[in-house]
Amino acid sequence: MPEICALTQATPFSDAERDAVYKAIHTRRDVRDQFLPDAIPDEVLNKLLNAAHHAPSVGFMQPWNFIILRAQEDRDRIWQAFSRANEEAAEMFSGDRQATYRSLKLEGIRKAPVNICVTCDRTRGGEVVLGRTHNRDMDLYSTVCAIQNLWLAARAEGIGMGWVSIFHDADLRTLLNIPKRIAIVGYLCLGYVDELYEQPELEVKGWARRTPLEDLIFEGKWQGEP
Ligand SMILES: Cc1cc2c(cc1C)N(C[C@H](O)[C@H](O)[C@H](O)COP(=O)(O)O)c1[nH]c(=O)[nH]c(=O)c1N2
Repeated sequence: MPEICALTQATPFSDAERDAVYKAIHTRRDVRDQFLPDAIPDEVLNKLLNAAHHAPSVGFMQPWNFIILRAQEDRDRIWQAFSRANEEAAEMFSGDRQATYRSLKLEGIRKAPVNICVTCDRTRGGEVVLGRTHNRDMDLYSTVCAIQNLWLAARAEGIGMGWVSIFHDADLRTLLNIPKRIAIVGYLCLGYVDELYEQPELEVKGWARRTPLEDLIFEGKWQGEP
């Protein structure tokens, strides 16, 4: 095997670089409605996909694919599938909660000029993948890491992203011709934005609140509800 490795200095980031990383993390938002119609240039989209492709993955499996949808009619068809599922979801809440749910905009499928379906090939790398032998879902978690990379890189480029999961899996599978061995992990809407909520929109609209971090940290063992 050729020797390609050389360790490099793990110098801490400069203050400005470090601030930029935390800025991306803390100002990233799930975007549903603020998309501008401007096209995302191919080289920028490629940078985002390359950021996703540099995510960690179990056994370096790189199980992801990215299905890009740009045509309005394709996105319209996906929106129909969302709309059916969203109506079912609304029915699962009652009273005021249902009214609030119905008032929320939960996708930007038609407004965002680019949609990306991120999939995970559960057979990539063969039967035995390092690190996945006892935990079969590690390939899915790896794909989620890729999505988060994409989300943060998008923020840095001034591109908003929204994750839409209100679908029947079978509907997306049929519309996008996705075979059974491929898992659908995320359906993403992307487009330039010039405004973002300062806090999660679901918090601003009274649906949910951020849990205090200290309530989520345990020392040494599980200390929550048994
Ligand atoms: C796996 C997954 C799936 C979804 C989401 C996120 C994730 C991680 N989110 C976005 C979610 O509501 C949002 O991240 C939280 O409300 C926190 O807000 P910010 O992302 O910080 O803006 C989301 N939002 C939405 O409007 N419709 C959706 O179907 C989904 N689905």
